[in-house]
Amino acid sequence: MQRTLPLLGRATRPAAAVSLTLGRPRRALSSCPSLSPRSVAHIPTRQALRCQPPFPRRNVIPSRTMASGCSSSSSSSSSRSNGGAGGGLERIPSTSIRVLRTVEAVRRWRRPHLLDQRTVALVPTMGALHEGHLSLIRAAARDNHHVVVSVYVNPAQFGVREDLASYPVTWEADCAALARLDAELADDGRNLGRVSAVFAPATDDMYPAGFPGQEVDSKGSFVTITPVGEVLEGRSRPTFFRGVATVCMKLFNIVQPERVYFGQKDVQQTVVIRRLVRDFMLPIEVVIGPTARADDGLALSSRNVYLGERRRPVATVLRRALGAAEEAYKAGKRDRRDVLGAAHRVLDEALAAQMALAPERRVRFEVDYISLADPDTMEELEAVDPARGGILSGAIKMLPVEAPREGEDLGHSGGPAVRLIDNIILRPEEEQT
Ligand SMILES: Nc1ncnc2c1ncn2[C@@H]1O[C@H](COP(=O)(O)OP(=O)(O)OP(=O)(O)O)[C@@H](O)[C@H]1O
Ligand SMILES: CC(C)(CO)[C@@H](O)C(=O)[O-]
Ligand code: BAL
Repeated sequence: MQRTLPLLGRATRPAAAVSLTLGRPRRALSSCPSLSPRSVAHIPTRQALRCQPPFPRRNVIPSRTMASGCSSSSSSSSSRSNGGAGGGLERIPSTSIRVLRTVEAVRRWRRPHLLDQRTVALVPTMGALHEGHLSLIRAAARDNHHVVVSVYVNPAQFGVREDLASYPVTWEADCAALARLDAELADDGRNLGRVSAVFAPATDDMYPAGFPGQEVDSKGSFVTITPVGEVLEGRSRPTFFRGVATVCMKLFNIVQPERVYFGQKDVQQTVVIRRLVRDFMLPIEVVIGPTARADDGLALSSRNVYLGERRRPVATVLRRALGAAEEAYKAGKRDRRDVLGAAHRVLDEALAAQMALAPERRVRFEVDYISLADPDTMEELEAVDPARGGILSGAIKMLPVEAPREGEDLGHSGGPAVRLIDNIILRPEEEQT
């Protein structure tokens, strides 16, 4: 695997704190030395990635995947005992992939690999697996003896008004996808390892003190990474990075991986995770994989299933807008106004074109932010220094369709408002040669 630094530059601001609080999370500030180049790696794109078919409604098992051999032995009541303290070993049927349900089960699985010096990689996910997740697992298998995929919809990172209740859960399809991928990995002699285990915990195990608070001032044991976790996504979703950093700290402590794999699609999350690893001295290498896209450029995302047939083609507008900003940069523009102006023009024109249509045909969206930020701090830039590069990112909210047509596919859960994110990294000049 080619290893380059996707995000260069020095951290300039105080960063992280763990807060074990009985009140608001405390923010202890610590100094912030520059990142070690060895702490981050980047996966080159290896293949064209195709869009996956939409996933079904929550907890509905598609007949296509039921037929593929994923048995219901993985339903939680029967398998908690299997993967837990005693009992037999639960596996994804027809594979050697262990299904681990408890912290204790992971610890037992992990212990011999510490002794035999086999490397373990972790790919954290919230399930509803798509080709973006699979590309991270492929990269992990290439360089590690064992790959653990975690599948856990973490309540702590959802705000109280967000979509925890409707988030797509497709366990059977996920098992089938992992089984297919594992067979593919077994046939490819270039891999060091395969998918060894899926960690699918219950919230009782992940949060022993009880269901985690979702309010900004909730009490509890949280990891906060500030100020980087407070801007952009953190501004729109004030408890999001607290939840992500907290669950990732738990997952890292449970699995004790040598390497962890995250996708560039969630670019601010990668910056937060790098800070977490650096500031808490975790002996872990963070590897970032490129964003997997559908043929029309839309970043694959589990939440795309909410879009439905009318909004899906329009959703590419964010990618096109960021692409226009990148073109402006490549054409020599450096100032924020010139670079981001190109993106705003695309968004404005696309919205105007939609608003000219009849309500039963049009799609409305709101721009949450379009950002040009420093690669290390995610703070807004007035101009890009080509020696450091920058991150173009954005978030848009696709509003529910107006005047649904008879029989129209509105998307998962009736097609609520969907927040989409995307980004493009403007790499430092030295990396482009
Ligand atoms: N298109 C993608 N390309 C590469 N990695 C991705 C892509 N989508 C998600 N990932 C990565 O997969 C990991 C798990 O992400 P997650 O399970 O939240 O999926 P998601 O598609 O990002 O879901 P959501 O729609 O909730 O944002 C994260 O590291 C994320 O960045
Ligand atoms: C990293 C993660 C699995 C933590 O829940 C989640 O934020 C995600 O899927 O990107
Ligand atoms: N992929 C990030 C998870 C989230 O948006 O909740």
